[in-house]
Order: sequence, then structure tokens, then C-alpha cells
Amino acid sequence: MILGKHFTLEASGLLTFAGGVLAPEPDIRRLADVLPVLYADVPPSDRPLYYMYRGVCLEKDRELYQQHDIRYDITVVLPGTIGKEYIKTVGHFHPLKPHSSETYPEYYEVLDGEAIYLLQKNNRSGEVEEIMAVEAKKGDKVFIPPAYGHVTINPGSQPLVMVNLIESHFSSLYGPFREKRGAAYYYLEGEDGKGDFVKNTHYQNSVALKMVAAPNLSQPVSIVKNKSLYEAFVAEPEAFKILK
Ligand SMILES: O=P(O)(O)OC[C@H]1O[C@](O)(CO)[C@@H](O)[C@@H]1O
Repeated sequence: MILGKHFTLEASGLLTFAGGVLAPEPDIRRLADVLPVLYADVPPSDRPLYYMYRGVCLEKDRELYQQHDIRYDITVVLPGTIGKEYIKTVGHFHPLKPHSSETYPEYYEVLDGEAIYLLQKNNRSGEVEEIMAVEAKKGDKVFIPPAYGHVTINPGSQPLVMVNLIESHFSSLYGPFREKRGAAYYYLEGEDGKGDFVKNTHYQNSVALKMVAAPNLSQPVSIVKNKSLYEAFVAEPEAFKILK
């Protein structure tokens, strides 16, 4: 799916789709929805923070996505802060695959803007075991491995337009981050206008944050090295059976 060809980004952060693209109305996450995972207590409001277009595809590819139980979503995360905290997604974990000890993974790609993906693994008591911040720019693909909860932060001054490929039927798990008021680190605007990671003291243990540049990540689906996620799935849907 190509920004500028298949859809355009309006100043509001909403998308306008070209003919031949199937796209639902967006789900909107508002400030009131993210309150339980924010660094600071702020008054609730209906300020929109991000728009999620779930199940987008070209008309000609609809059956292919359905046959493989894979969904392609586009999310626009607006720039800005809530208090000092950069706008971020609520964050969630994925459930176990049926008859498996592994949870569903996911693939992300940045189409425009910048992202920080916080990837966090918890132990059985809900304390953090490992956490990394993956810095991603336009064109970068980020695989979210099984067992990692994830939060997306927009650290930039432009809207972040990102997409994901994901198994289409499961529901995400919001409890683990909600119970700890978010991931193990918050990303806040510092004095110098740059971002700083600040530890979330609702976790009892302390784990160092690993910084990772997205291009240094390994790609479990090799075709994504030369193609967008959309093109890669349409060209080789079988390669994405790892998502199921
Ligand atoms: O459910 P959250 O944490 O608000 O995150 C939303 C993101 O997750 C997805 O549902 C896919 O994991 C996307 O549609 C969206 O970008």
C-alpha cells in the first residue's frame, strides 16, 4: 500500500483512500483511552491520538487476505505530547496460538514519520524481564516476536504512518500493561526538547533498556528486505505463515 498513490494523509491525520482500495472507517483512540498507561495523571478528554484502519487492502487482494487469515492495518499516530509524554499507543500483548506455547507475533512497517517500538517481555508475575526500544524510520520493518508486548511511540514532529500484518481473528491482551501503568519505560520530552526514557516505578525490578536501530534487526521473512509488507504478502503469502 503506497502513501500518495493508494491513500493520502490529511492534515487531521485521517486518510483518504483512492478507488479500488477497501478500507473501513477508522477506530479512534482518544486521550481518555490511554489514561491508564500514562506517566502522569491528566484530565480525560476526547482529543484524538491515533487512527486505526483495520483490514485495508486492494479489492483484487481481498480474497488472498481472507484465505490466509491475515489482516493489513494502517495506523496514524499523531505527533505531540500529553503533558511531557510523547503520544503512544495503549500497548498490548498477544494471546497464545491455539494448541501452542507460543503467542502470535506481528510485523510492522513505517510508511512515513518515525517510530519507537517498545518491545517488552514479562515474567510470570508480570514483572519486566527484558525491554528494548527499536528506533524505526520510513521503510523499516520490525518483527514483534512471540511473547513480546508492544507499545508504539511517535517521537517525531510529523504524523507516524505505520502498517502491520497480523493474524486476523485473535483479540489483544491489555491487562499486563494496564496493571503496571504502561511499559517499563516512559518516553518524555526533556529540558532540551529531546526525548528521555524514564523508568516506570510501578515495576518492582529494574531492567536496562536496550536501544536498537531497526535496520539491525533480523528479518524472519526474508522477502521483506526488498519489498514493502503489502507487496511481500501478496507475492509470497506462505512466507507469512509464521504469523499464525
Ligand atoms: O491496541 P493498541 O495498543 O491501541 O494498538 C493499536 C495497534 O495495534 C493493532 O491493533 C495491531 O496490533 C493496530 O491496528 C494498531 O496499530
